[in-house]
Amino acid sequence: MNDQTELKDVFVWSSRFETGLREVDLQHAKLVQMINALALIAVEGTNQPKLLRLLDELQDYAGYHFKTEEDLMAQYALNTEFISEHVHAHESLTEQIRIVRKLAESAESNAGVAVGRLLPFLTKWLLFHVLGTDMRMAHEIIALQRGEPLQRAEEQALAQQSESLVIVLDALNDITDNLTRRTTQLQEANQRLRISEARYALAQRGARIGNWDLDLDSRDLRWSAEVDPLFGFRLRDFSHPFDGFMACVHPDDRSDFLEALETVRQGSNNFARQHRIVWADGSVHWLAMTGECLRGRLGESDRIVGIVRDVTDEKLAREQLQDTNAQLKLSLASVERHAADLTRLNELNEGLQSCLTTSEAFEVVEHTLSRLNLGSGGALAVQAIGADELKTVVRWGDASGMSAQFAASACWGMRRNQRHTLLRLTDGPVCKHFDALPSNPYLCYPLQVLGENLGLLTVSAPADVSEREWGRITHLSAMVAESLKLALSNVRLREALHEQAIRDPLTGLLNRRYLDETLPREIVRAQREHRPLSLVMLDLDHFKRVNDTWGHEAGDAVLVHLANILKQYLRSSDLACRFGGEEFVVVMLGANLTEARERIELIAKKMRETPIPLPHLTLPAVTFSAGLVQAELHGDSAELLLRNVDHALYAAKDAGRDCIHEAAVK
Ligand SMILES: Nc1nc2c(ncn2[C@@H]2O[C@H](COP(=O)(O)OP(=O)(O)OP(=O)(O)O)[C@@H](O)[C@H]2O)c(=O)[nH]1
Repeated sequence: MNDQTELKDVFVWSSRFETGLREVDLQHAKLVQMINALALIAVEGTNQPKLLRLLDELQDYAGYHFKTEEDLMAQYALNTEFISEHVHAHESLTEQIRIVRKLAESAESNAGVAVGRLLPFLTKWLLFHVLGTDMRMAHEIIALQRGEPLQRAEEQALAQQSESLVIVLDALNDITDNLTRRTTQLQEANQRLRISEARYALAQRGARIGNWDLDLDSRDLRWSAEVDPLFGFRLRDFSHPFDGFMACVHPDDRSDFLEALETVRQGSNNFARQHRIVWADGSVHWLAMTGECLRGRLGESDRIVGIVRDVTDEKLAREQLQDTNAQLKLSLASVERHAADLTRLNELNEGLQSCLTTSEAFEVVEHTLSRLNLGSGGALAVQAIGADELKTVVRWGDASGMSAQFAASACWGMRRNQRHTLLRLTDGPVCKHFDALPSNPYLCYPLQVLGENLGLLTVSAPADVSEREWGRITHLSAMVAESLKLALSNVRLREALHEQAIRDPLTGLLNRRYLDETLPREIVRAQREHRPLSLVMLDLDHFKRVNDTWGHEAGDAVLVHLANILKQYLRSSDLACRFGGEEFVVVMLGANLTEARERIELIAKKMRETPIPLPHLTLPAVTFSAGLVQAELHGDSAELLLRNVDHALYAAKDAGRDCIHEAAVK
């Protein structure tokens, strides 16, 4: 059951109120409806337009209702004194309605006073005029209608007056009961409302929330008491709350706030803004104001009704979260970069481990370091065993300033055998292995293993490199340098072992094992490329006599002497091997028999004409005999060619030595 229904029950129309004159009774019922409507306005709170409409209706009602009654009284020619009193009563109500209407329209604030004045008047009217005077009038008219004479009709009406009094008293009782019940309900409702409001206020204070209500036309701004702690002072005390509030808004946020209000004025339904306010003590706090626009009707202005909330802590927490996120992102990026660096470093290590020669290692270094994001550029220089100078063998990025060749002493790092880093060029002495004085930060890592200089790693960085990035470059360069040291010394060792395995230690020429491995491959290649390949076998003449006459060491010196002449007179593509004892085999790639003979004759001539100097004596020149074959002409396998060239050599020996004999073509 809602409040409105309860109020209608205050003045309940009863059939006992009926006079018996149908038209009059219908109009009285209408009056009860209007009194109930007035009571509703009194309880709901003053609504001036609604009240004025009701008063107009009441005025209108008085006009036609009083006319109905006065016409009836005249029609049945009732006592003139009674008619006169009745009409006077009607006039007093009409006057009362007029006065109250004037009061109600004078000011909105007077509407409540007007209702307070009219409602008791109408209640009394209902009880004493409608149920008293009108009832007597009706009884008299009905008696006249039955044909009673006027005197008798008046007496009967008066006799029934006591009955009307009972009805009035009953109605009064009903009204009192209804009002008491209604009052109790209202008190209970008020109590509940107070508790609920107290809880709401408590909840708002706890949640640091308040209400606001802004009239968009007049800028009349109202706050709930709970907003005070949010602003640091009582906003409601400002004589102009809106101006006072705007003065608290942080100067940088004011135009934004006003713009948002304007958007709502233009038609947007929702308002949501976060802005700063400055407390009286100068501290800055964040508020979130949200609201909904209530569009005014019947001349009322638009309003925003909403909630204001202190979000300073949330804002701070969010900012801290954003900071943490940003730091996390940075750390993550640095970790990812570090992981990428390690992957490349791993690639470098794996690549270097599988290199057989230094030139292969240089290729791997160039390929990997250019992708390692190691500074803006750099270079690797190596120092060959026994060499005084370093040669730059790999460059990446911007390494144009690095000298192609320089002495180890040009580098301060190599001199001290420790890393030399210059973040600022004024931090220490600048190395001299640059073609032009460097202008950017750089660092040098000497590559030294067991006291042996292998080379130098140099890395440059952009001029504006950060200390953090410089730290990363230095750290990464140290790891790269360690890898390079290990790889270079391994490759060198492997190359040395390989050399030992394929070279004759006395003469430095290739050995027979190498020839056995290489010759079949070269024969096949020569066949595929349709190029000639000649094979010469040389054997020193009467070498036993040299040994026997001057000793074994002298014999060795003769062997070295021949090897040196071979190295000197043969092309770098030719393979000179010590085949065994005092026998040598030369493979001439791309040479036919004629070319091979010419070359061997030159060597034979040189041998024939050159005595051999020893520390204490000079040996007379020694000659050799040689056999000569060409692949395909004298065989297409290494085995056959070697057999045929051996025969040719023996033929040369048989022919008297110091000569070259070609094998016969079969
Ligand atoms: N000093 C020295 N002598 C060697 C070496 N290898 C083999 N000889 C000697 O070379 C000599 C080869 O002698 P022979 O095969 O008889 O032939 P030759 O004396 O050169 O006579 P012809 O070949 O017939 O001209 C032997 O005395 C071997 O000891 C070596 O590495 N150093």
